Amino acid sequence: MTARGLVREFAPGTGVSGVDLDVGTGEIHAIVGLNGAGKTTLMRLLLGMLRPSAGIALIDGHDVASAPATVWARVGHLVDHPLAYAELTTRENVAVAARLHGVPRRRIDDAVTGVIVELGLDRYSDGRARTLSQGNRQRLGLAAALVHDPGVLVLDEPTNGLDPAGVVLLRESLLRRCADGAGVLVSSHHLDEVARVASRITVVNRGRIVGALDPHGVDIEREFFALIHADDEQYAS
Ligand SMILES: Nc1ncnc2c1ncn2[C@@H]1O[C@H](COP(=O)(O)OP(=O)(O)OP(=O)(O)O)[C@@H](O)[C@H]1O
Repeated sequence: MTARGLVREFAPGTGVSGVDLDVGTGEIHAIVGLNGAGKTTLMRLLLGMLRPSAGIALIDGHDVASAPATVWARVGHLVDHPLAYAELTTRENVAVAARLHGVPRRRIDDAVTGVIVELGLDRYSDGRARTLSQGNRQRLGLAAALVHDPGVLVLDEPTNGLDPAGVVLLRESLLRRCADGAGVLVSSHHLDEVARVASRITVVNRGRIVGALDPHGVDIEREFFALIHADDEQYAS
């Protein structure tokens, strides 16, 4: 997954203002930034949910504006609120996601069971989605994003609402999928959690990339704020 010169501004300093980014196979690339920095907008552009006013987003070398269905079948994403059919069960919701992503009919049952166990939803698999707690709804959204074993994953603040057990399950899942060759783009506000999983951490401020953090750095929070403050000062002057 690649971004070159992506621009989509809503007002000066808001949105995305010229971003180059790569997510390679087998890597977890995290983007971090303050509220309103442009992370979600960037992910929407990368997924073709939003049109750039300049630049290009590519998945497997295809412009996302015209990528064929075979490319989208390899993509899993959770951006914004997890969507679920309220009256369907957890299991039925994940099965719908599997079907929409082109999982062959004979493999759907196993794929659904696998990802439900992977995200610790087994106790809730026959309950209707509308009865799930916020955190379990998030787990369901993640299960729907993962059920087809995507080679490219885009997850916007995936730990939102998750309890510590859910955070660990997600971390293990992402690391395992990454080891199997998936490329993952993830945004987060939790610098410590990001440092545990990411191979690369990119800092975004006012819609632009302002630096990178070393996941093994000793004081990642201090480094983060140093980058943000330096950029803010430059902007003010
Ligand atoms: N559709 C829109 N219309 C106008 N402004 C928008 C729109 N979408 C995003 N913005 C603005 O663009 C900026 C970036 O928003 P975005 O949601 O990408 O930030 P974010 O980094 O994901 O923030 P958070 O951490 O709070 O989720 C914000 O100032 C936001 O208000």
